[in-house]
Amino acid sequence: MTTFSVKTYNNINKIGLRELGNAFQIDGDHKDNPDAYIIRSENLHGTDFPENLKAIARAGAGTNNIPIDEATAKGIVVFNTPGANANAVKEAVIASTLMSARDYIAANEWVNGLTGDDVPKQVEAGKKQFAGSEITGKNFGVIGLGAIGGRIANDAYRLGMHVYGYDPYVSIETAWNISSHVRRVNDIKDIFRNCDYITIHVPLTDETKATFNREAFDLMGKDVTIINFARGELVDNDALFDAIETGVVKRYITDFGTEDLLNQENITVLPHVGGSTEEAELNCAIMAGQTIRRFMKTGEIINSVNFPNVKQDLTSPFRITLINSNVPNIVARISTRVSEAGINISNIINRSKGDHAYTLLDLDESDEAKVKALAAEFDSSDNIVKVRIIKKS
Ligand SMILES: NC(=O)c1ccc[n+]([C@@H]2O[C@H](COP(=O)([O-])OP(=O)(O)OC[C@H]3O[C@@H](n4cnc5c(N)ncnc54)[C@H](O)[C@@H]3O)[C@@H](O)[C@H]2O)c1
Ligand SMILES: O=C(O)CC[C@@H](O)C(=O)O
Repeated sequence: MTTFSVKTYNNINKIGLRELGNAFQIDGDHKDNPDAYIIRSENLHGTDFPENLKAIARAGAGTNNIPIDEATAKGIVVFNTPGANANAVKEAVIASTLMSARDYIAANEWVNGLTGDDVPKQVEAGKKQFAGSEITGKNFGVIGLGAIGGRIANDAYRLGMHVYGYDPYVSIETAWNISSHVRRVNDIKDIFRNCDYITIHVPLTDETKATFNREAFDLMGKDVTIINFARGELVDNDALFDAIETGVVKRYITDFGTEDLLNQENITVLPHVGGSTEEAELNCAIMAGQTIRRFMKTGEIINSVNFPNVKQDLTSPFRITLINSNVPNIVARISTRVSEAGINISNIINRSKGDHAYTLLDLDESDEAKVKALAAEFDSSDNIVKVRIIKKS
């Protein structure tokens, strides 16, 4: 029994996709006009949304590859999978911190270049160039204390570092999980002024773009390591090159390569693999699959970035879901229409986020034709962007 269709992009873990269950056809006949997308880093900017598309699940955290405003205006609900790959990125950042302190990549390259019977002797003679430093006791700054940054701050403290955290928007839930030993600062400049290592874990937005700019580097001391597993555009590369030149930045480690960053002595570029572990890819696919299944089968929204969370058990024969503009009296107008259609409402929930709102309208009505007629009326109404009928299974 196939009821819904999903198109996937970027190798979504197949085991995770089983969460969709057998009501979903994956990449099948309807893949050019599916109900939902499950994607990773596919860039959807500049692409057209198919007519039938109702949901996009980003198997991962960052949604800057999705034109959110356009999706919202079309009533397409965009989800992500909060925290599902956070441990993978945390481990990548801890490894990067240690690699910057000890420069093992260069050390390994140097040893591999040695030849002759006296390699052990050459090693002992030349190893002093790779004497590193220890991270214990150093100042470590974390910008963005969400799923990834919060975990990193805690572990850096456990490794003996003095940890500073900056996040003016941290959620209460996340804040509860952050060690009281992490020193929260209210001004990002305190991170730039005080830290030997700075890692950033914020979404890419107009506000966060080029967080590392000339002013930021001017506040730093010497030999600072910058770690960026969030998004490339958070760093102004020209300002970074000058900061490397003047000894302010000792090393820049990033997961986001652009041509100007490649093959530079003080820069380590990785191929966007911070979240690429077996475990994280499975976690993300499972969460994305569960989210899409729930939304398509019940209309409930959990973990959306453009619509509010809305949960309500479906106990009536039919539910109509409405995506509507967030205008005054909309609930009253919806209720009036339902009563004019001679139908009783068994439950109604309406939640708004910004300019849009989402309504679950549960109907005490078993006559499908009547429900369809009501839905068609909503569909042709001003201020209603998307209408779906869900039949209780
Ligand atoms: N390299 C990878 O493979 C990889 C994997 C996962 C996530 N990421 C990137 O990392 C980002 C963070 O992921 P997450 O799972 O921690 O997300 P998250 O939503 O849990 O945390 C983001 C945190 O940033 C904070 N924040 C927002 N604006 C800020 C600002 N101006 N200054 C300081 N803090 C601010 C938020 O309050 C939140 O606590 C993602 O948006 C994504 O771009 C990359
Ligand atoms: O899906 C990926 O490959 C990377 C994911 C990462 O950038 C994220 O934002 O979660």
